[in-house]
Order: sequence, then C-alpha cells, then structure tokens
Amino acid sequence: MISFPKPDVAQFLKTFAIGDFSVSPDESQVVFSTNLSGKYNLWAMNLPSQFPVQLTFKDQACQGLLYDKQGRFIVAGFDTDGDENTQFYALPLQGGTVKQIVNNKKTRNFFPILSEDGTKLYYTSAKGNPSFFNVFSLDLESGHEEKISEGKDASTYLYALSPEETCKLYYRHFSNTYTLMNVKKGEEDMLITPQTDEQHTVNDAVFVSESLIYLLTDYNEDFTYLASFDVDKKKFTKIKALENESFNTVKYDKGNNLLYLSSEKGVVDHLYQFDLATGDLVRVDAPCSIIEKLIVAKSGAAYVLGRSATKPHNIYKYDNNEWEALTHYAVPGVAEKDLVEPDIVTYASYDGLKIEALFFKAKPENDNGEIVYWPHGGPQAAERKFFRASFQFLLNHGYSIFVPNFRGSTGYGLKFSKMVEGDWGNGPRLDNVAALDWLIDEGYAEKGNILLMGGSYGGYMALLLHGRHADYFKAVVDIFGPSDLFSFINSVPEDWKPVMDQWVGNPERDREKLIEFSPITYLDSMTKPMLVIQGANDPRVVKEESDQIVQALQGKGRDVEYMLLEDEGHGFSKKENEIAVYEKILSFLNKFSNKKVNV
Ligand SMILES: CC(=O)N[C@@H](C)C(=O)N[C@@H](C)C(=O)N[C@@H](C)C(=O)O
Repeated sequence: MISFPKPDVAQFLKTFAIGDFSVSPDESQVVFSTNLSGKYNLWAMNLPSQFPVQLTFKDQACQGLLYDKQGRFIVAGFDTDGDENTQFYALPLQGGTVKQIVNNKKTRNFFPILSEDGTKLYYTSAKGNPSFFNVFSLDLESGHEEKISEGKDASTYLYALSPEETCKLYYRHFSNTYTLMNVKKGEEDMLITPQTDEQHTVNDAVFVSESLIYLLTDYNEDFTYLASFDVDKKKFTKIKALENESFNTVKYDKGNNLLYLSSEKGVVDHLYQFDLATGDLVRVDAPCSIIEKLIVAKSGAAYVLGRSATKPHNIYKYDNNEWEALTHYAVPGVAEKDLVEPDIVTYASYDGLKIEALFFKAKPENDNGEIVYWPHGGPQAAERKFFRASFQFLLNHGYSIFVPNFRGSTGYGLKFSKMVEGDWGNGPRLDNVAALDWLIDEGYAEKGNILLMGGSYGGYMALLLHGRHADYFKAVVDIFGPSDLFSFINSVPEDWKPVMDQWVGNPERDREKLIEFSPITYLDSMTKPMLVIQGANDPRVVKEESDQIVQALQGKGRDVEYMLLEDEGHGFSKKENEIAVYEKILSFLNKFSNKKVNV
C-alpha cells in the first residue's frame, strides 16, 4: 500500500476560517466572510443549497455584516490590508457590483445599523471626533448625512434601535472593564444600570418592545447576569445570574417569547434559552465549545458561528431542537481524532491565586519532547477551547503547547480581569513564571529548554519574560508585541488613548513602573535567539514597536531574525502570508528541537 508523507504546515493552514456571518430575514440565504479563496471575501449559500457562491472579490476581511431588514441588499464593512479603517459598502444579494456608501478615508468607522425601511444607515465614526466618536445617520437615497450624537467622555457607539425606532441605545467604552449603556428617548437620556461610582460593564442588550430592554451586566457583581430596564418606569431589575459564569450575548425570539443567551465559563461557552413567561432557564447543548456569533431569526431558528479545539469555524442552525451544520470546514485530510483536545489544568501562582491553563499535549506518535509556552494576547482576553490551525500543526510536528489564563484574562469575573490594569509587567509575569515552574516541577519541561512564543500582549510578555527570566528559555518568537510601553501608549489608535491611563499606566505618574514593565529595559539579558514578526499596517502595535527592539538587539550582535509583512495588520488575514509565517516559525523552532523532527 502506498504511504503518504505527514501533513505539512500548508495543509493545516489551508483550513478555512469564518470571520463573520449574517442570515437573510426570510432565511433563504446565509452570507459569510471567509478566506476560502485564500483571501477574505463574502460568500453566500442560497439555502437549502450549501454550495457557497462568491459575492465579493475585494480580498479584504469584513467587519460589520448585515441584511436590509426587507432582504433586498447586504451592507458590509471592509478595511484595507489590516489598517482597521473600515468603510461601508452595499451589495446585491447575489454579489457582483459593490457600491461604496461610506468613504471616510483613513478613518475608523464601526457598527453599521440599517433603519427598518432600509433607507437610512446609522454608523459610529472617528470622523470629527477621533477619541470619542460621532454617530451619523446617512440617507442612502439622497446621500445626505446628519450627525446625531457626539461622544464626550468615552468612545460612544450607537448599539441598537427600538423596534419602532423611538429609542436609541448607546454603548460607552471607558475601559475594557468599565462600559455603560444609555438609552435615549427624544431628548431624554437614561443610564440602563443604576448610578454608581463602582466600575462595571454592560456587554450586550436587546429591545423586546419600545420600552423594555434586557441587558447583561456585572453591576454590583463579579460575573455578568441578565437584567432588565424599563424605559418608561426607569426601572432596573436583576433577573438571572449563574455561578462563576458570565452571560455575554442576548438575543430575542419574539415568536416563542424567549431569550437566547450565550455565556462564558472559563475556557468554554454555554448556550441557554430563557423563557420570559416562566423565568425558566434551559441549557441547550451547543455543537461547538466557543460561540462567536449568535443570530435568532424571526422564525425562532437560532444560527451560531462557533469553533472547538479540534473543529474549525462553522455555522450551525438550531431548529426544532436539532442542530444542522451549514458549513463543513475541517482540516483537509486530517481526521478530528488526529487533532489534539487540550487538558484543562489549574496551578497556584506565587500568591496562591488559582490560574487555569490549557495544556495541548502532542500525541505520543508525534511527540518531540519540546514545550512551546504561549502567553495569550489581549491581555483582557483568554485562551479558550477554540481551533487554532497554528497550534494543531505545531502539535502534529511534535510540539506540546502550554497556555495559561494569567490574571487579567477574561472568563473568570470582573475582579480577575481588572488585575492586569496598571500592572502589565508584574502579577501576570509572575503567573507565567509560576506556570513555567509548574511545568518543570511536574516533569514536563527542563529549565533552559523551553520555547517561548506569543502575539500582541503575548508578544510583549514573551519579550518581558525573555528580558527578565531568560534562563527558562532556549529561543523566543515575538509576534507584534509592544516593546516599550511609553512608545506603545503614544502610538495606539486615538480612541484607545483615553483608556491607556487605567489599562497600562500614565507616562508621568507611572514613569518608574512603565520603565520596569517595558521589555526594552532588559536588552542586556535578552540573549536567546529570537524571531520577530510584524504586520506593516498594524494600528494597535505599530511597526516601530518591533523595529526598535530588533534594531537594538541586532546592534548588540544578538541572533534576531525579522519578518515584516507589508500587507497585514494585527494578524495574518491572507493565507499566503499565514503559511509563510508559520513555515518560518516551524523552521525556527526546529533549529532548537533536541529530537530532530521527521518531516
Ligand atoms: C475595545 C478595545 O479594542 N479596547 C482595547 C483597549 C483593547 O483591549 N484591545 C485589545 C483587544 C488588543 O488589541 N490588545 C492588543 C495589545 C493585543 O494583545 O492583541
């Protein structure tokens, strides 16, 4: 029998992803943004056919995707090569001709919302107010545009309209752990959570009538619960909480008088139906461990975009108590059983704080004995049970991967998430050191023999661990990590700047701390070979953050390779680039593998 070689990097990375999706009002079409052609474009399935047809050829990732409420056209946002300056376009249901409807060059635009009759597009924009944003109403027939709201003390987004459009809901982002919503009815402006000086978040809300809103908030609690706000009575009511679990999405099923709720519990998500008449909350078994988007159609059918550790992005439909997969993405030629499901482990940090981590162990037949240590990005994010082609191909090539949800991560309550604020380089760093010691004590790794790799905040942490604890590692990969917190604070998008004080620190007030927390302070001890990867258009962690650390280390004669991607931002959206990046990473790591890899 003929034998075939092991799957290579390209094969794993030819697993396609889905960035966003929407369902037409009559449920006859599903549109989704996917990299099926190697670059992100919109594709559609004209149901019941699941054969996808390509609608756009812009080769750009989509942000903001919705149908006209009468199902006559689609609105989609695209940026250019990762610059995050999203502009809006309208297109016919069968694609082809795309018409640009918002063209605010070099400006960030967000959250398109169409009026019920499809004549008006509401959107939030940095135009004229780069820190706090303005909201515009654009008449799609005449092209006349009106500013309807001006953000003042926080980035302010138009979030939703009531069914008859008499109320507008605004979302205000003061920091990642302090977000409020206000409802505006005529000239009256009301907060939908009680007034307090205690920081809390409102992370989703839905109108079920002109005057009743259901919202998800952690006001007065650590985990996000379901509450309601009656606009006429100005009354907030707590409805339903779960233990150590935060609701993060709420959708309304009018026909069945139900709410669909998704929740976050550590490294997995759950899905529920909440009966508004009886108050019963029923868990619905989801076909994936992470729910990235939930849509409830007028018919009551629910649509989910989700993924699991061993299953890439797919769209599923839930109807009559049954799930149907509408897309069938998988790793080409690799069975799910040959992919690795992570173990969930818990270890105690330096101060006794319990930290949850995912440990992906290479299968014995592949294992090369190497450990890749991956601090996640965000930092107010988490590594969860979701598919990463990059992890699965490294595992297939023998590398085990350890990922801790250090303090500051999401999924463990508001207090835990706040623990990184103003403390980028101490508590979270020591949680990482405790994880490294745990790996050594448990016999999984040896000091000095660990491979360190991270992206964004994870890249920052990789640089900082390299600078302060180089003796644990033999080589380091930094993917667009901030290298100097002073220059990082100065170069982030304008709307992030008001957040930096609480999130990272103030360059004057916290000068000593920011020096201590900046990787560039520790150049002398960064002695291990490094690979640095950066997207030239990254607006979050700009190219200069990588340029400066590479130049400084190369100036000292250190072994540092630099890979710059001209047409990418904060991530690798084009298959060709993604494959080149991970081929580079694999060959870099293979140089340090004790057991020569059988490729
Ligand atoms: C709403 C928002 O974008 N807030 C930002 C301050 C934020 O938290 N951004 C992160 C998602 C982010 O991009 N962080 C970088 C540094 C990363 O680690 O990916």
